[in-house]
Amino acid sequence: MTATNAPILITGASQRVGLHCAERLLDDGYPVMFSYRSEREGIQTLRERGAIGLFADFSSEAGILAFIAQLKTHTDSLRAIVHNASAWIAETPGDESRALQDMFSVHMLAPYLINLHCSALLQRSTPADIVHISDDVVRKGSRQHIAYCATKAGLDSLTLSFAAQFAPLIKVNGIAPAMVMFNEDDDAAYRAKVLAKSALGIEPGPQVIYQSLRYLLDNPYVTGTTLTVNGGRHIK
Ligand SMILES: NC(=O)C1=CN([C@@H]2O[C@H](COP(=O)(O)OP(=O)(O)OC[C@H]3O[C@@H](n4cnc5c(N)ncnc54)[C@H](OP(=O)(O)O)[C@@H]3O)[C@@H](O)[C@H]2O)C=CC1
Ligand SMILES: Nc1nc2c(c(=O)[nH]1)N=C([C@H](O)[C@@H](O)CO)CN2
Repeated sequence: MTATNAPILITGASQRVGLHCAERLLDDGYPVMFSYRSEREGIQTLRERGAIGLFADFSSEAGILAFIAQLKTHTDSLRAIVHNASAWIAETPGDESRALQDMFSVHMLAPYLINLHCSALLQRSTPADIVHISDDVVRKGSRQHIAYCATKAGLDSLTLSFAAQFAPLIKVNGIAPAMVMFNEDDDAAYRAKVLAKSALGIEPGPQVIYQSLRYLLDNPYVTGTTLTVNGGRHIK
């Protein structure tokens, strides 16, 4: 039996891109469940609109499995899972292995375990989708964010493998942005440097990720694909 009105789960939705996409999904009439780690204003905003917020710390296997168990007490079906949660950590001397372990856990272990343990919930919905939010930087590598880039590359690999494994009941795709939103502490010189990397040279904001998400959710003939959303960095 196909679940009608099954919720969409989006991870890391307490701020920025995740919060924007969660709000837009609510605007468009989808029931939303979301994960958060830090207490932020966005959590209350989503809860006031009827979304269900679940605490999650994806930095350990135990934390991931605890989230999955909590999720299953709230729903027995899912329309989609959007793996948005992410840590953008540069290498710091003496802390390299911790950075790699943390980003492996949030960028790879969490999507891997959640997808495996929650595929049955997705199979109760038609259509059903998994979307991994990756990063255009995987295309070239990154001198300043080696571990971040490597773990996002691993996420792109999960897109291909799960797309093959879960077809035809569940579509599995990725979105690979380049800079869409600066961080508050990004100074003018950094912003100018980053904007100069793309052909279009703009800070587009999170809506371009929502537009990409809707394309993947709405298109019945796309799986195993990662959408590049990078302002034309690759042609610059
Ligand atoms: N912003 C940009 O320009 C770009 C973004 N991307 C990708 O797009 C997605 C959204 O980006 P953006 O909104 O900037 O992301 P953020 O840096 O705002 O991170 C999103 C959320 O991930 C959560 N998170 C981080 N680590 C963990 C963890 N260990 N366990 C659970 N949750 C965790 C945080 O939760 P909390 O705050 O509750 O602690 C955070 O709010 C990310 O996957 C990012 O890598 C790719 C390229 C460019
Ligand atoms: N989890 C995050 N990942 C990324 C972020 C971010 O703020 N959080 N920001 C970027 C930058 O915009 C980068 O694309 C600038 O070149 C990349 N990933």
